[in-house]
Amino acid sequence: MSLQSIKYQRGSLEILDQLLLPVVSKYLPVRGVEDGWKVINKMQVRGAPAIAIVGCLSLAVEIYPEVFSSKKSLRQEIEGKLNYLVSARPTAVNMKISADELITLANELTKDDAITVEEMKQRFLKATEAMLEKDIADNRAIGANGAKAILEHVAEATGVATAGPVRVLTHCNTGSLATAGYGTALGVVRNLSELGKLEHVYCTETRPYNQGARLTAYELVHEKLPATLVLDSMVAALLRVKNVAAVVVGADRVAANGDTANKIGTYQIAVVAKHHGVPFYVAAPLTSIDLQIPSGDHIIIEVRPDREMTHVGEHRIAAPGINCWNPAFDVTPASLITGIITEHGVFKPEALKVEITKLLEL
Ligand SMILES: CSC[C@H]1O[C@H](OP(=O)(O)O)[C@H](O)[C@@H]1O
Repeated sequence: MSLQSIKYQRGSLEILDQLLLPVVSKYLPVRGVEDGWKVINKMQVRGAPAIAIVGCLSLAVEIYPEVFSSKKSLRQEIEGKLNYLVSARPTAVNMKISADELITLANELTKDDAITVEEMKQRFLKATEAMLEKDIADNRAIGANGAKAILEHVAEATGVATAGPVRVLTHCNTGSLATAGYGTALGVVRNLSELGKLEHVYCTETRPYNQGARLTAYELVHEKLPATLVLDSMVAALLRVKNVAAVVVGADRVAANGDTANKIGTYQIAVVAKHHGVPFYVAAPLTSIDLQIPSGDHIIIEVRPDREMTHVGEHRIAAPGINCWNPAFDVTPASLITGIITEHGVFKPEALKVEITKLLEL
């Protein structure tokens, strides 16, 4: 069993093929940008942060052995290949944000006459490699901030000084298999467990790719956390009878007003949580927050192949000829979100733009 979605050393990149989990644990080599685009588009690696990291590292392993005649040619290679990688999957913003940051770095280094072309390449390699450790650090901070916010919310709601162990629900996979490690929403679950405050975690199956049944359950069993798998259709019944204290999910793109695109099914969980008075949290690093778009109406929702719905592997489970609608994500309006958990703190959706802008200006 391995929970390491990405294996990297300078000149070499491998990803855990998540289409084969949980039955087979197999690493695939990613030799360059074409491989990177394919493993992201096929969802052999998935998860907003992991997509950005694998995309950028696929360029790092491609250019590592290359000798560039000029900084201009290196900059053109970086810009063209990163923008190509952004096209692999349209909804998560992380790849776009990382690409823009690295292109800005390449432009700055190109203009700096004190930097040679080889030094520019080394600086680029170091910047992509730094994404791995930063993601894990961000996730640990998200985990701590989120666990604290949930426990404080529960304590206030129940009129006690300190909340006891809680039950939480999560959707899709937001753990080590969606990131460089530890996870975002699942990082909150891990931190609650580390605090001795996790009574139980419920994870949804998350049809049709089954990130919950195949990946989140895999992580939770691997770490022996008290967990139960539920069907996507069970969430209303679960919140009615199982005393779930909070819902915490990930994000692929959070708009400036707090509207959040996340795995299909998230929106209806948020509606059900509202009905039952259960707080609904989104866990997202700053690399998933897109202040360039005002609301969720501007988020492109990826529609994936019908076969992901009609088959499980090679086995057909839907009638031949039936039409399908397979959006990979939906948008949860900010009005249904209690708080957005980031590595810098937990923000009300209505305060997000101001708070994140202040952080980015620091
Ligand atoms: C760390 S959040 C990951 C985010 O990405 C997942 O989508 P996919 O499996 O299609 O990449 C899901 O929306 C998660 O919340």
